[in-house]
Amino acid sequence: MANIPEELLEKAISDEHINCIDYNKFTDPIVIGIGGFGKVLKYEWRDSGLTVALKYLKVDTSIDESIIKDFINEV
Ligand SMILES: Nc1ncnc2c1ncn2[C@@H]1O[C@H](COP(=O)(O)OP(=O)(O)OP(=O)(O)O)[C@@H](O)[C@H]1O
Repeated sequence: MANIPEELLEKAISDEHINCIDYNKFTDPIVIGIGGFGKVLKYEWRDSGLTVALKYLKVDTSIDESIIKDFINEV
């Protein structure tokens, strides 16, 4: 069966709408908020010297396709 959420995210990455960065580049997580899609954490981005906010999107096969599209549009 097709995994629509995964396909939508992979297409956004291959279209270069979303930048894909290895998760292990981010260290020292601290929860800073909760948004419409889930938790938001502050991280240190190793090698870049930047402090960033990462938004989590809980993806499973039951998630509504429109939620994935909204998330992709927001980022
Ligand atoms: N770049 C950021 N720097 C600091 N805090 C942030 C940042 N982004 C989000 N937050 C924190 O995380 C919370 C949730 O952020 P988020 O943007 O996900 O939520 P929202 O705009 O309220 O809802 P939605 O996800 O529906 O757009 C914010 O209220 C804020 O406290």
